[in-house]
Amino acid sequence: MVYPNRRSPPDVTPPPLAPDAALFLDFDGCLVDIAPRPDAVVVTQALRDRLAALYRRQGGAVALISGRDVADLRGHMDGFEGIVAGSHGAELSLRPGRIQTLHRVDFDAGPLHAAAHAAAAPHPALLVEEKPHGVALHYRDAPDLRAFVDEVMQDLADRNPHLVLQPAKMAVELRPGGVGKDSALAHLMTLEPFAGRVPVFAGDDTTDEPAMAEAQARGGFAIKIGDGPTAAHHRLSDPAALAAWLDASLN
Ligand SMILES: O=P(O)(O)OC[C@H]1O[C@H](O[C@H]2O[C@H](CO)[C@@H](O)[C@H](O)[C@H]2O)[C@H](O)[C@@H](O)[C@@H]1O
Repeated sequence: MVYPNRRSPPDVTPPPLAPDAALFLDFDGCLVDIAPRPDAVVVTQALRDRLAALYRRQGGAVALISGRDVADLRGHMDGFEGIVAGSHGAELSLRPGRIQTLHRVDFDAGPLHAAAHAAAAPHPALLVEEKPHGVALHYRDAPDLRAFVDEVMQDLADRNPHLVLQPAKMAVELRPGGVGKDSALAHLMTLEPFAGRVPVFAGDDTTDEPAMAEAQARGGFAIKIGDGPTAAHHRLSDPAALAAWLDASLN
């Protein structure tokens, strides 16, 4: 199916999901509601069943593209058969149990994690999330510490010029340069069963915007979940609305 190249404002409900589309889904704030901590997200059986049904309907062309590292996301989504791109496009898992690196930065994340822990130590409300290809510093429990977190992460970025700052929801991350959710989507579109299909991407955060633009540049469409400026041509209010839209394609 060829989707019209819409220029309409992004409060327009997306068209039905075609069975021959390639479906790319963000995780936090998109498939699951934002939770107080990264490990507190709730993955329901209904979500697992929905993704399994979509995987069958789309001929396997369903992938998760997340800022989480692959091992963490596979842990939350055990049973999901599809491809997972993690760490903002720095990692790829074509099947459960297999993870490959997509970035070209040669570095040891251990000292980075140690430096983040040392910097955050005076403020127990801050949460350091260690990732194999970077680090996130969360301030959801201490919004007043945002400026402190910005300063700490900028300092770490200055000391690790191969990494780039990635703002997130109530967090600041460092990830390898040269990759992103857009490059992950573009790479997947070269692989079976995605190649030759029209991409559809749904996401909620600024980190998703490049992948939204990539999907639309390829003749597909993007869905912004929630409020905020976006390049997406369509918008749904929250993960529940996305679930309803996905379920409509299964009926
Ligand atoms: O690309 P995503 O799948 O949306 O992942 C983005 C980041 O999500 C996680 O952090 C966010 O969600 C947490 C759970 O709801 C929330 O507590 C936190 O404040 C948010 O920033 C995850 O921890 C990060 O690694 C992801 O990059």
